[in-house]
Amino acid sequence: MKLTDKQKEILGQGGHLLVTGGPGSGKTTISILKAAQIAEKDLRPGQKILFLSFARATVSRVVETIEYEQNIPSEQKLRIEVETYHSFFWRILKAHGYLTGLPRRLSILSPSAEAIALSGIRLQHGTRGLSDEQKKAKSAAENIERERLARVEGRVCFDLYATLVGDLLHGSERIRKLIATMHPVVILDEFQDTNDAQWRVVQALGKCSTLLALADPEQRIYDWLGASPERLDHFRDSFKPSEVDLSSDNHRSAGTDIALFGNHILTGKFQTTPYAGVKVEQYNPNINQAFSRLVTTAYQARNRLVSAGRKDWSLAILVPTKEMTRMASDALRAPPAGLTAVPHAAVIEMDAAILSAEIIALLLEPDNDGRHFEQFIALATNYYQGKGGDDPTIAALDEAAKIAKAYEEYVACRVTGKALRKNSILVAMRAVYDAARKQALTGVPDQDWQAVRRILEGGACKRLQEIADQVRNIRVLDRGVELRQELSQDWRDNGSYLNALTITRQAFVREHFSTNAKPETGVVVMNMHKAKGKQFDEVIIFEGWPIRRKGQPPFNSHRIVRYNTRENVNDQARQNLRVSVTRGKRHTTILTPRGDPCVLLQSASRARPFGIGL
Ligand SMILES: Nc1ncnc2c1ncn2[C@@H]1O[C@H](COP(=O)(O)OP(=O)(O)OP(=O)(O)O)[C@@H](O)[C@H]1O
Repeated sequence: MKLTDKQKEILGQGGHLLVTGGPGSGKTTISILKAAQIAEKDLRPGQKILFLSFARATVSRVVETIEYEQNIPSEQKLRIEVETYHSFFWRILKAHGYLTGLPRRLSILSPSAEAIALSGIRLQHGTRGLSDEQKKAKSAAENIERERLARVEGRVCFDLYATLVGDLLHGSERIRKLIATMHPVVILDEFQDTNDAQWRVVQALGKCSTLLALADPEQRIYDWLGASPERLDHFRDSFKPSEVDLSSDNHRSAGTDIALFGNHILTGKFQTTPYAGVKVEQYNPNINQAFSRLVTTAYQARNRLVSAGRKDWSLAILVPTKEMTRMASDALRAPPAGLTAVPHAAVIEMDAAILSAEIIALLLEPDNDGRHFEQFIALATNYYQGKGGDDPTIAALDEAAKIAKAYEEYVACRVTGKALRKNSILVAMRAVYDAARKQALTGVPDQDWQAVRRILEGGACKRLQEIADQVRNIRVLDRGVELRQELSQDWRDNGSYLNALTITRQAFVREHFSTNAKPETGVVVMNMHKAKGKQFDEVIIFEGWPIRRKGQPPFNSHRIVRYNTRENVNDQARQNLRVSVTRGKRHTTILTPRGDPCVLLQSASRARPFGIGL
C-alpha cells in the first residue's frame, strides 16, 4: 500500500490529533499504522495503545486490517488493544466502580434483561402515541430505575456505563493516571458519533493520554442517541489538536463513483451522467415482484463477484427496518416464483432470540428444586417483556401479563384441587412443556438442543412455536465453540445439563464483549444502521413499497425516509443513506419502488434526466 502525502503527514504528527475524511478515505488504516509506529518507538514495556470503537463489527475490520498489514510486526500488533467503548468502560467500572458508591460486586444488565426490568414502567407509561411531555416523564422514570438497579442491586445497564465512568475519571486523578500509564495513546474511532456522556469520558482521558480522533461529520448517524454536530469543535476547543483532512481521498471504492454518489446524496444534486459502480433500479411495487427483483439482483451481484474470481467475497443486502430484515431474509430462503434460494446470514435484533434461547436452555436443565415449571413460566413472561428491546409493543407486554395471570390461576387451581379452565392459555403451554420434559437427553448438546426446540416448534402452543422460531434464526450453538463445549462439560461433570441456563446467559454476554467476530463473507442481510464501519464487495439497498388499502391511506413503512415524504427528509436520513451506499467497494445497487421512488434520489428539479435514471 502506497501511503498518500496526507497519510504520511499523520505519521509525522505528535500530540493530540484530529483526522477527518469521508467514507473509505483511509482514516482507520492510517491510525493503525500510526499506532504501530508509536508501539515501536515510544511505548514502555507493558503499555498498549487503546483503539476504541462503537461496534464489534468495526473492531473486527480493524483487527483484519492489522492482520492484513503485513508490514506491522506481530509484537507491535499485540500492543494495539482494540476494544469497544462498552467493554473498556466495563473494565474500568468492575475494577474501580466502588469508588463512586457502586456495590463492590457488579454484574452486567444485558439489553434484554434491562428491557425486562423496565417493562413495568413502560407498560404504565404506554408505548405509542405519547406527547413530548409524556415521553419525558417516561424516560425520567426509566432513568431512576436504571440508577436504582445499578446502585442498589449492582446490575449495570450499558446506557449507564459512560456516565459512571465519567464520574469516576473526573473524580480521580489517580485512576486517570493509571489508565494513561497503561494506555498513553487512545484512538477514538467514529468520533463524530460520541454522545455527551462519552465525550465527558474522552475529556478526562485526554488530560493524561494522547488522543487521536478519527471522524467524518457527515457519517454521523446517532443523533437520536445524543451525538452532536458540534462534537468536533468541542474536541478542537478542548485539546487544540493538529488536524489532517483526508476528505479528498477514496481508497475503498477507487475507480468507481460510489463515494461521489454518496456526497451527492448529501446535497440532493445528482449529475446527469451515470455513476460508475452505482445503479438505482425500480421494481414493481407488489410483494412477489419486489422480492423476485431482490433475489435476482442478488444472483447478479453474486455472479459478478464469483466470475471476477473474488475469494471470500461479501455481498450485503441493507434494508431500512428490523422487520424488513426478517422479510428479506425469508424471501431469500424461500423466494417467490420458483426462484432458487440464496444462502445467506441475517443480522437480526438479538433480544427475542436470546430470551428464547434461555427457555430452551432451561428445558435442558433438570428440576433442581421443584420450581422448574414456575421458572419456565417466568422465562416465557420475560420473553414477551423483553423481545421488543427498548421499544416493546403494548401487545407483547400484555401477552406477558396474560401469561403471568394465567399462571396465578393455575397455581390457585392446584391449591384448591380444581381443574384448570379448558380455555386457559396455560393448557397448551403445560402440555408442550411436559412433552419437552419427557425428551430423553443424550449429552450431545446439538442433538439435545434441537430435539427440545423441535418439540416447541411442533407443539400446540402458538406462543412456544414463536419462541422456537426465534431461536432457530440465531443458530445458538454455532455462535462460538465455548457454549457447545461448556454444555458438554456440564453434562460430563453432572450427568445432566445442571447449569445450562447460566452457561447460555454467560455465552451471550461474552459474545457482546468479544472482539473476534470475523467480518461477514457471503451474502448477509442487515439493517442499514448496522452496516456502519463495515465494508463489502457489493451492496444492495432494498426498501419497501406503499401498500394500498381500501378507504385508507397507503401503508408506506420500511422506507429509507419515513413514509417516503419530503417533510421527513433531514440530514440524518441523508447521512444514513450515504453511509450505506459507501459500504460497497465495487458496486452498489439501490432497489426502490416504481411510482414512489426514494425521495432522496429525486432531485428538487425534476426537469433534467439524472445519472441515476430516476
Ligand atoms: N493509501 C492507501 N492506498 C490503498 N488503499 C488504501 C490506502 N489507505 C487505505 N486503503 C484501503 O481503503 C479501504 C478503506 O480504508 P479505511 O477503512 O481506512 O477508511 P475509513 O476512512 O476508515 O472508512 P470509513 O469512515 O468509511 O469507515 C481499506 O480497504 C484500506 O485497506
